Amino acid sequence: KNTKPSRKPNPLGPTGLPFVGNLLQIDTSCMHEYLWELANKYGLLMSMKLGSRPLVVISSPRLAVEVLKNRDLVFSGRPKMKGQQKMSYNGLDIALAPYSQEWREMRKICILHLLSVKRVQQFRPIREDDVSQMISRIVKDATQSKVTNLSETMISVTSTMIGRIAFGKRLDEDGHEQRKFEELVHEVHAMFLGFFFSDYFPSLGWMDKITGINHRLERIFEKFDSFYQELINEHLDPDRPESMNDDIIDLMLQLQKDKSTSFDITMDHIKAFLMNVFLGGTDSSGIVVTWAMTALIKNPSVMKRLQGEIRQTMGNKEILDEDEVEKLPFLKATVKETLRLYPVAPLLMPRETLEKCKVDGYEIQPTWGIGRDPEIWENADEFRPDRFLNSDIDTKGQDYRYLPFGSGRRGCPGDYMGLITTHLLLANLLHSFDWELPPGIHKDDVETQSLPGFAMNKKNALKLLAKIPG
Ligand code: HEM
Repeated sequence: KNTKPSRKPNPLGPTGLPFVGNLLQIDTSCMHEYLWELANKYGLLMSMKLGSRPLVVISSPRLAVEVLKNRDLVFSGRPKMKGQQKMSYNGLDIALAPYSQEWREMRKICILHLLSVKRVQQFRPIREDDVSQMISRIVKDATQSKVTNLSETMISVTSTMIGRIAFGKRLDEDGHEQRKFEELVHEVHAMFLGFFFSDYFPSLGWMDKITGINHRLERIFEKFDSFYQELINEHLDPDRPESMNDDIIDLMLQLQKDKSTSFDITMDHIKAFLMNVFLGGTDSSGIVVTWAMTALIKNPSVMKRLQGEIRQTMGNKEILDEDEVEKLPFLKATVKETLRLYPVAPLLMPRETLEKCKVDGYEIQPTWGIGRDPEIWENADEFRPDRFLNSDIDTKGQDYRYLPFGSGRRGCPGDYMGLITTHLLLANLLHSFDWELPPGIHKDDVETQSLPGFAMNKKNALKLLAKIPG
């Protein structure tokens, strides 16, 4: 919002063109790497302009402390983008909502009732059951010496879990629903990334009609809306068995009925929050596990050490449960190291200033650069989980060198659920199988490029051979 820094000159940044600013230069195929390269050239505080939107990118822990701790409140807004606004029912959700009393209450409900430690533990049997089914499917691949597509397996297992946790239904029963759900999530991402003139050139908003993107947005929104509505109707059906009354839709409907919040929870609030759960839940732990397996196959000695820890502690058990998994220090260090090198949301989520503020007067987003800065991390580009053993750096967002879940008022409320799911999946994959590259492929051929988007998905699917240990 602070377009006119009054005293200080703009921080350095790439020179833009009149009117469009840096918009045409930006490489959206891998935004975080692009910004990190620029930051190395222009400085850890760098300014840019996207059309009429000024933007400041920070890549240093010192400035992250300023923004996410000292001035957390001022930086608690989210920029309004057209696709995101529409899909979040004009910000009735948590992730994309503007900072407001209503957002505070929604977030409180989420932390106290929907994603609390107690609630996440209540869903534990679902996670353990789905992991066990995933292992059985990979056993089939292994016995037929068939390559396992781990990227797809992860999307499938996490969306099945989220389906059961959010709306009490196993989506994979006929494969069709599962695909429909994945397609919907994919379409929402496309809308979040889509280019709307109104986002960068408000006076040219009419162009969005001509390009057809407005129409596409409406169509996808309606598809999603009726998907949610169908699910909600099923939950309102008086003949629904009571044994099924404990998923997130049930909880939201109960809160709506109780009227214990200062505002009325509407169906739109419920639908908007479901969108956050789908996106947060399907596109997080699965991505971390895929990156962890990528890093491990490229670092066989680390994989061996981790398997050693898991197998030694767990013996011959078929499936490891969550209590057991949480006792494995090297596993946890491996997940932390994965999140350092391959953070799920390398740019966190953009923040918008709520008022003119004094931190140099700019909007700021922290970048993944912090996690790869050689001044902060020894051998920064190497995958070395050891660095997190006997270290007090945790994932809670209080150490500004390491922010995989963001920090402060808008930090991730799903961190506990995300981590517990990641640990469970990774430990079981490594406990049950030895992993090899398909014939003819060398570990250096496994690339680490990512797809464009909020979430850092691996670009090319990770395909490995699972072997049942003798
Ligand atoms: C490994 C798993 C996960 C990672 C790495 C992750 C990461 C993040 C990050 C970096 C942010 C932005 C924080 C900021 O702006 O400071 C965020 C926000 C958020 N995440 Fe997660 N997340 C994960 C899992 C989940 C899960 C499982 C859910 C829900 C089911 C979830 C729901 C949310 C929501 C609602 C927000 C927005 C918070 C707000 O704006 O107040 N996340 N997450």
